[in-house]
Amino acid sequence: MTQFWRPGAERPQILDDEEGGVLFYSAPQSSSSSGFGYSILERLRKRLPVYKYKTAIQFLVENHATTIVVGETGSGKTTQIPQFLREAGWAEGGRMIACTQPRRLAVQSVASRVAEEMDVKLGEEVGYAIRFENVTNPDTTKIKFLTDGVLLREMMDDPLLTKYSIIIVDEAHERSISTDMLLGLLKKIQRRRSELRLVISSATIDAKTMSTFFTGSKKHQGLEAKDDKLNMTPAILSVEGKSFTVEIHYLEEPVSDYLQAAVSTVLSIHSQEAPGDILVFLTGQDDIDAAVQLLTEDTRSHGKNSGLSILPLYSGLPRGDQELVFSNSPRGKRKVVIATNIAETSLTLEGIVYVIDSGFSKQKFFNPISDIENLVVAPISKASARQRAGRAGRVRPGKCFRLYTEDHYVTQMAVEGVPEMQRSNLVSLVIQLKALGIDNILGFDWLAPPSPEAMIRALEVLYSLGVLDDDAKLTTPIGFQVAEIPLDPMISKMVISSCSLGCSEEILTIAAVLSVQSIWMSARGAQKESDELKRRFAVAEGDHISFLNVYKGFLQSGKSSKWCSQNFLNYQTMKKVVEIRGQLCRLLNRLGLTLKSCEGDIKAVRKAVIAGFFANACRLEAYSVNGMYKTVRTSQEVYIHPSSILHRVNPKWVVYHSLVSTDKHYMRNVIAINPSWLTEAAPHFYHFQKPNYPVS
Ligand SMILES: Nc1ncnc2c1ncn2[C@@H]1O[C@H](COP(=O)(O)OP(=O)(O)OP(=O)(O)O)[C@@H](O)[C@H]1O
Repeated sequence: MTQFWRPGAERPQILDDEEGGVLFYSAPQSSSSSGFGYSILERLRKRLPVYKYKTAIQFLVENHATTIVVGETGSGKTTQIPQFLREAGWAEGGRMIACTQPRRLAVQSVASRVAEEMDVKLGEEVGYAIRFENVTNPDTTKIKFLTDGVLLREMMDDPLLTKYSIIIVDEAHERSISTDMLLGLLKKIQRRRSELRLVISSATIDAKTMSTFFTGSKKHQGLEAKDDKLNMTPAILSVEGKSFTVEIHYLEEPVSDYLQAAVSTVLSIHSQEAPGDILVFLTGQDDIDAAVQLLTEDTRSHGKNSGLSILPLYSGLPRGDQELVFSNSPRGKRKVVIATNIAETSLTLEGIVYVIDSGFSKQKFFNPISDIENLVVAPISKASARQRAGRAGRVRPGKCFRLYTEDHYVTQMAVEGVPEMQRSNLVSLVIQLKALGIDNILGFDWLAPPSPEAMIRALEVLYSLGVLDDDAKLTTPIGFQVAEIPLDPMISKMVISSCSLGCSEEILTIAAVLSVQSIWMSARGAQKESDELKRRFAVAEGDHISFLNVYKGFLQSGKSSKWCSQNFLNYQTMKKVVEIRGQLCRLLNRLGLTLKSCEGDIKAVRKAVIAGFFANACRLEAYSVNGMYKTVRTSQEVYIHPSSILHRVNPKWVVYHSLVSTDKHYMRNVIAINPSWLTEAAPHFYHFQKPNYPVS
C-alpha cells in the first residue's frame, strides 16, 4: 500500500475461527442463489458468532418484554435471530415475526438470504414488504422483513400490530424518523399487548439509552397480572466475536479532496493488494458519477484493460442496476462498487474485501424558519464508520481504508449521528401520528424529542392544506384520505383534489413520476443530446405536464426499453412509474374516489398541482436578469434548476415540487401558474401573505 497509510492503533480482535475460516473462500459465488447447498449454508450459519447465543436469545425473549442485542457487524443478528425465534415457536398459530430495516435494498437482500438459508421460496415462508411492493403470502409467511416505514403504515389498519408476535427493530442506531417513531409507538403497543415481544438490535447502538427508554414497571405499563413472569426490564445481550478480521488503516495526513483520494486508493489497492472486490463510500450520485468517470478515464488513458468492473450504487438507481452489485464480477475482473450510505448497514456483498470510507455522507438539515431542507455533505459519526468497515470481513478477512486520520476519528467524530427526527421536515411524521390517533405530539414519548419549531411548522403546513382543523385533528374526509396515501402529504392533497377537478387520471401519472427519483437517464457527458431529447416532450406549462407526454409516449411504444433509451429515459424507472400509478389507482378506488381524465384540459391539472403545492409559489423578481425568483412565503431567493423544462423560460409565476441547494437554492419540477389560482386554492394561506403578494 502507499506509505501514507497507517494501521489503526486499536486493531480489531482476530476471530476465533477454529474450523479454519478459509475453507469456503473458494466456494462458488452467485447472486441470488449462492450455489451453496442447504447443508453448507447450515454449516456457515453455525459458525456465525450469534449462533452460540441461540438458546440465550430464545430464553431472554421468552422472559423479557424487550431484548436489546448488540453484536459486531456480520455476527449474524439480522439473518439468524428471526430464524431462532421461529424455531422457538413464535411464528406458530398464524402469528408472524417482523424484522424492520431502515432501507429497502437491505430488506430485499436479507429476505432473500434468509429464504435461501431456510431453503424456501421467497414470498412464502419468508417474505418482504417495501413501499409499493409486497412479496408475502398471508397464509404462509412466518418471517417478514419490511422497512420501518411500511410497518408504520400497517399500523393504520391494525394499530396494535396484532399479526406479529415479535417485532425486531434492526439497525436501530440509524435513528431514522421512522425508526424513532416506531420505537415510541411500540412502547405504547406493549402496554396494550403484553404478549408482544420486542427485539432491538444493532452493532453500534447505545444499549443503556435504549434500555432506559423501554424500562417500566408492569403497573406503569398497565399490563395485566397474568404476565407475572414477564420481566419489564429490557435484557441486554452482547454478542461477542466477529466473523473475520477487518484491518483498519488511516491516512497519515488529512486530504482536501476525498473524491480524488478515493480514486487513487482504488487504483493502489488494485495494483498492490491481493484479489478481492472494493466497496467505496462516497456521498451522492454526483460524487459517484465523478468517481466512475475518473476511474474509467484513468484506465483509458493508460491504454490498458483496467481489470476493473465499476458499479455505482445509490437509491435513485433503478432496481435492475442496483442488483448488479450482488452479481459476481466478470471473470478476471475486480468489482468496484461505489456507493452512498445505502450500502452502510445490513448488506453483505460477498466478494468485498476492501472498504474505502470517505468519512462523509449527505445529510438532511431542515430549517423551519426558511422552510428549506438542505442536503449537506457532512462528516459521518463513529457509528457510521464502524458500519462501513463492517461491510468487509463478512465472508473472509478484509481491510478498511479510512480517508481521514486516526486523530480525526478519535477526537473529531461524534459517537453517533444526530437523529433524523431532529434535522428534518416533520410533515409526514405529524400526519401519520395524527392518523394513529396521537393528538399530543409534543408530549409523545420520544427517544429524542424533535424541535418545537419544526413541529409547529409541520402543523402549519398541514393546517394550510386543510388536513388538520382548528383543534389540530384530521379533517373528514380530506385529512383521513391524505393520511391514507403513502406519499408526501402535498402530493397526496394534489391527488385528492384532482378527483373533484376531474383530472385524477393525469394527476396520478404526475404523482407517480414525482415519487421516483428521476425518469431521465443520467446525461454523463451527453448533456446537449439529453436536453434536446427532453425538449421533444416539453410544453410551455412546465415539467409536470411534460411528464404526461412522456408517460403517453411510453405506453404508445408498448412500454418499450428501446424507446426509453432512444429518448434518454430510464426504462426501469418508467416501469416503476407504471407500477406505482397502478397502486395509486387501486388505493383511490378503495377510498371511493373517482378516476377521471380531463381530456386535455391542462388548466384543471395545473389547478390540482396548486391545490397541493400552493405553499411553494414563487414570483420572478421584476428586474432579474439571471432568473432569480423569490418564494412568496419567506422571500427566499431561488432559481429554476437547469434540469427543468422551464429553465431559462422563466415564467413570471411558478410553483415548484422540491428545492435542492448547491451553490444556490434550485427549484426542481416546476409548473407555470396564474397567481389568481393561489388565492382560489388557498385563500386562508394567502390571506396572511398579502404583503408579499402583488397579484399581476
Ligand atoms: N447474501 C449473503 N451472501 C453471503 N453471505 C451472507 C449473505 N448474507 C449474510 N451472509 C453471511 O451471514 C453473516 C451474517 O449476516 P447478518 O446480516 O445476519 O449480520 P449482522 O450481524 O446483522 O450484520 P450487520 O450489523 O452488519 O447488519 C455475514 O457476515 C455473512 O457471512
